[in-house]
Amino acid sequence: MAKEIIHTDTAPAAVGPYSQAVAVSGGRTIYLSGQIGLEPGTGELVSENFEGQVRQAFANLKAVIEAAGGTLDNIVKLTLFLTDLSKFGSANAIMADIIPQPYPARSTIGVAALPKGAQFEVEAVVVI
Ligand SMILES: C=C(N)C(=O)O
Repeated sequence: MAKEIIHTDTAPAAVGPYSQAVAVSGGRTIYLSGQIGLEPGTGELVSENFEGQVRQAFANLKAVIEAAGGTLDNIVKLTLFLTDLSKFGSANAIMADIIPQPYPARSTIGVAALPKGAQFEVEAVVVI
């Protein structure tokens, strides 16, 4: 199976031993690594604010999808990770503002902590 590594400088560099995304099936199916609210330029969290982190994480996700030749419409599955599930409603509202309908499949998971002290992480599977 041929794997194509997707990389863009418009999304943050990986903070560990992984690629921003890996495409298979001739580039049609793309598995995206989790994105947190890091600014691509600095590699630091954009804000301590939950909404700011969520919006930046989705912006990073979009940048990687576009680097792979897709759009937000091509997302088939999202996984959200929240360190505070009381922010579930807020995450839903922000996501609905960013992600076009019909919405992708999704799982949301409460976690004890995330890399870099982030409050939110999102990962995706995209099919073009
Ligand atoms: C931020 C990540 N995706 C990670 O550490 O795996």
